[in-house]
Amino acid sequence: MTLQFRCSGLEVPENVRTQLGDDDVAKRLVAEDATLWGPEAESEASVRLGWLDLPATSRALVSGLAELRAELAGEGLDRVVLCGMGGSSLAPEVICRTAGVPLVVLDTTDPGQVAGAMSDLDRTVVVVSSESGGTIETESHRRAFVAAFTEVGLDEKEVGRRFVVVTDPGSPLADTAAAMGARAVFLADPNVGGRYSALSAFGLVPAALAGVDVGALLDEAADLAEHLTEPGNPALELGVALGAGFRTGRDKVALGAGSGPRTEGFGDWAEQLIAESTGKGGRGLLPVVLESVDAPGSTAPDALLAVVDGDPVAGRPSVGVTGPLGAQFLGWEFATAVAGRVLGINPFEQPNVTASEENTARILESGLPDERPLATIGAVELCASGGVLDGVDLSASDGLRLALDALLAAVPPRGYLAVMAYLDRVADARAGELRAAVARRTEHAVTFGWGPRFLHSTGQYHEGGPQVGVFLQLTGAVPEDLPVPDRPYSFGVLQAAQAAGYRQALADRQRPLLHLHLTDRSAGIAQVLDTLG
Ligand SMILES: O=P(O)(O)OC[C@H]1O[C@](O)(CO)[C@@H](O)[C@@H]1O
Repeated sequence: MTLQFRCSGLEVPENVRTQLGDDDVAKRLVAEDATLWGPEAESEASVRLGWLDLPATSRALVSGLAELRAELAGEGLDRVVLCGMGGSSLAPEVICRTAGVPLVVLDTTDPGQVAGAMSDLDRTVVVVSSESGGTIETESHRRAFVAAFTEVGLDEKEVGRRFVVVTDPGSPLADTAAAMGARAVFLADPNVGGRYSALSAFGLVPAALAGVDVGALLDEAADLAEHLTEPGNPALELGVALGAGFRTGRDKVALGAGSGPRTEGFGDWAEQLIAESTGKGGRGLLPVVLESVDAPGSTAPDALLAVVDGDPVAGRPSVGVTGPLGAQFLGWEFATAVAGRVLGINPFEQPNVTASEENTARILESGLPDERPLATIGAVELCASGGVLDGVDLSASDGLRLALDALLAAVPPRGYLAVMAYLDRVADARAGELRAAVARRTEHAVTFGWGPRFLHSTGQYHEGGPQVGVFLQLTGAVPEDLPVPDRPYSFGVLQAAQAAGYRQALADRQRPLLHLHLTDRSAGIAQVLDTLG
């Protein structure tokens, strides 16, 4: 079998097996039994289990994609930019990184990062991927690329030929694609939700156009699919382990890459799958993407360590999942659906993601809030809500350290701290070091996400999961803004409105938040890292 699962030091309570019908769940899931998650989930589950068929049904895409890639290459279009959020870009990014194939992924509203993706237009084809066809980030990217191609002298027809669209049938994006004369439109299976779409057109189209052998990926998944009804199969056992972790107080899943290494960046994909699927109704599994298997946070008492492409760590409650990427995708999807049954949630809905989106829309309508910083220290302006800085002397010479200490002190037992950086993940990449720097200072779980990308990943967990999170938000000065064509806002304003909308959503739930605005990005990041020591 292509996927291997090993477990160490984790006790599986008897009632977890009983709840899964002594493994009967595997057969029922393969048979796409929509009643597995209870009566309330049934109607949604009945239109969300198509991912189980993808290793076979997606096969029909492979030859056409190879032809399309050859056609593009014949016209000198060999640079692929993918515009898409969450499930519409995370899988292709992992697929391409694992295969060592270049793909530019645009899942941000940061003006600098968006502008950076608009280089080499003479050899660029843009894949616009959105299941709903209504995601504001993706539509803004599409508009910006239409304007950029037009500006370099392409006529309307030539501009359309630079776009490939992946969307659900009947979405507004399907209409737009037709109207703009997109070179190709792939209508995906609507019975597959975003985070389960790795092996659908959403995962395969950008990866194949960038040069990955996606047929091999489907073979790897198909090989596992044959075994999914077997008792003790690796995907089932991974689901049992995730459920057992939850039941035994390990409701954080610390994801680290083993020494395999057969996949690259898999944790970011699994993060969305686990967080958005399970974080609801006041419970959930919080994925914590680690920099390495022994990074700070890997030994947390409330975490199950999950080693991707490696063995579990002896003496620690941990699992190891090894196998090729196609099998990893299907295996983790299966496991998450199984764990959803143990948790008693509907793994196919994302009921809370709209709150901050609505706030963003309101702010775009009414204008950005006029927030005065409580203090400015070096390149960092400090704001807070949820009582974080009450009684903290920000005029002290070490005011920033005191503020960060106060935030760390606000994490409740079994809680977590989420770092959310609304910055450029290319130019401000150093901000990614903040997770480990914060995690070294606390025994609690610390996550890191780029905004607004995390809104389509851990955002659901933050809002719908247990209310034990505290939040560190970073925003940065925008030296050069970029308009969103035919919209009354720019990328910079959209990014600021998204950050403000999220602050509002957290304040509405009285969650502690420290907001650091960096007046100079690189100096500010360095200052915060220095302060954390
Ligand atoms: O593919 P779409 O509809 O643009 O959505 C992107 C992402 O946004 C969400 O719908 C909500 O965060 C995700 O589930 C999804 O992967």
